[in-house]
Amino acid sequence: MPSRERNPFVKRNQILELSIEDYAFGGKGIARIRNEKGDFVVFVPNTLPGQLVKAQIKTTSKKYAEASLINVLQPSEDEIEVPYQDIPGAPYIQLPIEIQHKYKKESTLSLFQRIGNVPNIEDLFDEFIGSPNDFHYRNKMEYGFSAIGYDRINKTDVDIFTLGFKRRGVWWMGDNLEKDSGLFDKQLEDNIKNIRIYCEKTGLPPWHGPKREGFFRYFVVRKSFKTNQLLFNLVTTSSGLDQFSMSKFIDFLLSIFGERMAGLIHTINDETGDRTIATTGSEKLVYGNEKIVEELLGLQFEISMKSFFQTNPKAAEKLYSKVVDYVLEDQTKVDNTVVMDLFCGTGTIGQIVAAKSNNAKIIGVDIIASAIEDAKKNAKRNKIEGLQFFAADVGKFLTAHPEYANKIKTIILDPARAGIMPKTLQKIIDLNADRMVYVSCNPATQARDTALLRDAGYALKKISLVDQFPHTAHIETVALFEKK
Ligand SMILES: C[S@@+](CC[C@H](N)C(=O)[O-])C[C@H]1O[C@@H](n2cnc3c(N)ncnc32)[C@H](O)[C@@H]1O
Repeated sequence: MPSRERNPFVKRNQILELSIEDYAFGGKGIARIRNEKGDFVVFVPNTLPGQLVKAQIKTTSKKYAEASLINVLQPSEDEIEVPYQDIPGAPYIQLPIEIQHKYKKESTLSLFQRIGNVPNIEDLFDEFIGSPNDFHYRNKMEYGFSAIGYDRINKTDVDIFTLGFKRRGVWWMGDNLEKDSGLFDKQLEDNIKNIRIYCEKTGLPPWHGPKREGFFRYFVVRKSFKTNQLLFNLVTTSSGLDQFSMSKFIDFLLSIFGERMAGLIHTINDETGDRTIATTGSEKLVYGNEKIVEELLGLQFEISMKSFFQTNPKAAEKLYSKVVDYVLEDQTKVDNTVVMDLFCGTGTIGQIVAAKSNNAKIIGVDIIASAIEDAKKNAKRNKIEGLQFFAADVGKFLTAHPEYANKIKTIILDPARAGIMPKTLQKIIDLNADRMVYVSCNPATQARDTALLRDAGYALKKISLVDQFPHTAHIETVALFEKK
């Protein structure tokens, strides 16, 4: 966190016009203020090189400041028109995908140079893998109802019935989705407007954040790319439920989506906190099936509304293929040995490795019990043998099982955004495996761990980048480490 130390360039809350010159990891534009006192950097999230923007300084330090974007005064020459509604979830959609890839690659590799202390990272770089679909790639979306909307013309809030996404940084204000955002299912998003009109006509109110009251709260949709089906979850409060006809709502959804509609879950969520999680509450299946089936690299996975599943399944196939390539690169280190899949989620990676190797024993560990249950069911469904799954914290699991030390040749790691706790990483190092294949959705924590691994004798051999989320700042990495 930047301190509040003074600098001779900007003050907190100051509003400035800034030219964005570069792109920093994580989606921040870099502007520079130059005067007789020198150069000063200002980071402005969600901006692009070439834009002229109006921004407000939020925090300052001696060396740099962080600002928030007020509006774009002049677009970048790189920007193109797209036929989609702009939403906070896709800040770079106007930038051609090749330029997005270039920014992601350069900013990620520079992290490994700076934080990971890997000066020759360019030599170790293997491949940049784009998403097979640049648009309509997501398999899940959460839309919120709100009684307060945004008037895009007058740039102010208004009391209207809305269904769409929250305005960036304004938790209580919704912004109507009038058409396809380009990220999720086109037919679904082109109909969000009609779903909103239907709900408004019931006369029941949408959620009013500040007043903490209302009936309609969220509409969540999960899609299977394999079957093209949609699973819905309507989240409401119980207040006014007796005036809402669920059977008419089901008929309405069927009239639009027909056989594409796999099922409808109704969740009653009466929580009044500002930041309630959309789908908490009591759920009941009111139509069809509560699960959909997805396929990844020929294996089938049954997914419920809540279980974690890769959001871009087509890109996940590419990611998993790369992981499996690295794991199986030297097959002798996998066949007839134990492979650990740590932070395994629903066990997808371990199952794919098991399916492609001879007699390998895979041990999967994840802290979420329901994910481990899904992992076991999916392994059975796919008839894959040699897998064992444990619901446990990785660190505690390794302390409780010292028998694995020196018995494992390959470890697969896929931690959550926060990365691996240093104590847990030490326990993983103590397993003394020949190599590790480390997948990360947050290369900043992976770069930090790269330095720790190197000190423990593991050298980075190769790294690939996978663009799982086009039009956002996110990037996934797959890195191969080997014992020196
Ligand atoms: C990025 S996901 C891994 C997904 C999985 N490899 C897949 O492809 O489906 C990270 C996983 O780490 C798990 N996790 C987070 N902290 C953990 C911990 N301390 N011990 C074990 N698992 C943990 C989460 O439950 C989550 O499933």
